[in-house]
Amino acid sequence: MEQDKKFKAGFVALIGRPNVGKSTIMNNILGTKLSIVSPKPQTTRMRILGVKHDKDAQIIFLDTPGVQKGKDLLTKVVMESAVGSMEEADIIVMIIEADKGWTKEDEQILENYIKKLNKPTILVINKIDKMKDKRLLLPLIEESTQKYNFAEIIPMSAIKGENIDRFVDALKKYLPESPPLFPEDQITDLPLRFYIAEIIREKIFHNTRQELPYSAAVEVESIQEIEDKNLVVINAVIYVEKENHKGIIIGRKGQMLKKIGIQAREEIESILGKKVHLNLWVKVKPRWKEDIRLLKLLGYQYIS
Ligand SMILES: Nc1nc2c(ncn2[C@@H]2O[C@H](COP(=O)(O)OP(=O)(O)OP(=O)(O)O)[C@@H](O)[C@H]2O)c(=O)[nH]1
Repeated sequence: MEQDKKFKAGFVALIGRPNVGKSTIMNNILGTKLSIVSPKPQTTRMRILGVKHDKDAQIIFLDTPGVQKGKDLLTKVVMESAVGSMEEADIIVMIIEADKGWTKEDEQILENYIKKLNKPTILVINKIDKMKDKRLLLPLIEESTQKYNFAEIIPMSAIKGENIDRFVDALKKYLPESPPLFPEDQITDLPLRFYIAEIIREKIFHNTRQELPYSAAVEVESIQEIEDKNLVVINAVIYVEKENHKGIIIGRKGQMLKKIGIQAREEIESILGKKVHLNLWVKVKPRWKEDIRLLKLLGYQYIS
């Protein structure tokens, strides 16, 4: 009995193809919106750390980006951070989609990363709500047991919250015994500047869906608190690669930028609990993804 009471704490890396639901799972567990959830793939560009505090355990999530192809510097940095997260982790969680089954890319992730790491790995079969024929789930689980010696296989619907508790229990089972590693009030180690930039970037994605794929970056230049007015003034720059992208973000008579600004401001206000003035500028910076200095400024910290 004594053993059951020992506190556990450690790191968990989520890995999977883009769009399998990593952010949704993490947000569901943490109950706080930390990384971007969007219907487009590859929106989680950087490692985002979230901490789940429980009575008996502290689970620290390393939200690795989807495994992606691409030759530019940004993609390289993203991949390095994904691998870095996995090496730091005590437990690896691989996620696949129930309705798609094992894809070629999933197989590659298993072969190229998971098998090499040789750490306790939990397989999550997410989006079971999307399965038309539920009878296919058992064969899929069976197929998965043949592929690798997964510590556990957990079918899940992150969007409906199904089996999330079972998943958390499984994580606790494989975490090492350790005192808490983070103070209790800490949910993320992301600096506020970075968090605000993520909110703005999410609003850009949601509003420009078709026209603008992944070519916008946001840098928060300053956050100034005006104490006596209970106000925070934030200045941020949106970088795009092409002149016509700038036009899309600004929109007719500035309507699009206004909409993005209002949505972002409202969300930032609800997080800070203060009134916010958000000033947004759009700048064209061709090939920003290749610019090391700018990438560093934007918080991509794994650049050497
Ligand atoms: N039907 C269904 N949709 C889901 C489920 N989990 C996630 N989704 C949706 O799948 C899409 C991708 O989810 P994300 O959580 O952003 O996926 P991700 O793996 O973090 O994606 P990247 O950031 O691109 O790596 C979103 O539209 C989610 O709403 C689920 O259990 N069921």
